[in-house]
Amino acid sequence: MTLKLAVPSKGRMMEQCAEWFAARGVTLTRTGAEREYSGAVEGAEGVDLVLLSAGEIPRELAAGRVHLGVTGTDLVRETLARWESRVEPLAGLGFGQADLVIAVPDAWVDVETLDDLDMVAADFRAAHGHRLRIATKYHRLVREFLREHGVADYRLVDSQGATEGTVRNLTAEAIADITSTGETLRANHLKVLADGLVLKSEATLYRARNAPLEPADDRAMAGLLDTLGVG
Ligand SMILES: Nc1ncnc2c1ncn2[C@@H]1O[C@H](COP(=O)(O)OP(=O)(O)OP(=O)(O)O)[C@@H](O)[C@H]1O
Ligand SMILES: O=P(O)(O)OC[C@H]1O[C@H](OP(=O)(O)OP(=O)(O)O)[C@H](O)[C@@H]1O
Repeated sequence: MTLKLAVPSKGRMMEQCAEWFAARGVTLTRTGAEREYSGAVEGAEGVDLVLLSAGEIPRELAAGRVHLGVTGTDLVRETLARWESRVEPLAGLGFGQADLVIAVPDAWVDVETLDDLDMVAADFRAAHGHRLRIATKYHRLVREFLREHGVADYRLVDSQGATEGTVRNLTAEAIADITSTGETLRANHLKVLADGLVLKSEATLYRARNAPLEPADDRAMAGLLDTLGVG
């Protein structure tokens, strides 16, 4: 199998990723029609480009179907149990920086910390007969974080997009989502808990730990990492 490099095929990460490689003398180009997800690598020998959704890259790395991949730290840690045994972070790329946070309505003036949230959650259950709902797509990370911080009386509801809208739409009481400028939270009258930072995320170049390579591809890997100045 040729050395395969996976990069995001669309969205905010795609362009910045191409710029990061270009600044190091490696050109990533989409080949074929604009909507066709195939690509080429110039400036490094023996490397195939694979264009994938940022969310799918962790799984492809873990399965050994690609050898290198660029995606967010958040997506790797959410998607892969024991991620350290499956992928190795080689370099933070300095873009795609965002914080995964727990946020509650601005109107909850007495709720500033996780302890406050825990208390409100217990009262909420007593008053409403069901658990306080936290909307998120980051189930693994949020569960782990709340367990470590002793918050137990809640239920996660799945939200794959527009998560900040779930509180206004009355499908959740709180949320856990990515924020960067904070504008989306503010626009939806939500505030981050003082100790509600779950994870700081950044676009990162990962190497698959369990993707076998022929000697020639091993050389291609060494050449590419050398050109990029990482590894
Ligand atoms: N506002 C933001 N600023 C910077 N990075 C962000 C922001 N929102 C999300 N990200 C990061 O972008 C990466 C991809 O996010 P997401 O899973 O939402 O994919 P997407 O950009 O919608 O593309 P796709 O639908 O192809 O997966 C994640 O690692 C996430 O942390
Ligand atoms: O703090 P801000 O700068 O406002 O950015 C945060 C927003 O960016 C992401 O959403 P995205 O644009 O990817 O849309 P999504 O709701 O489909 O995830 C994230 O889910 C937040 O909603």
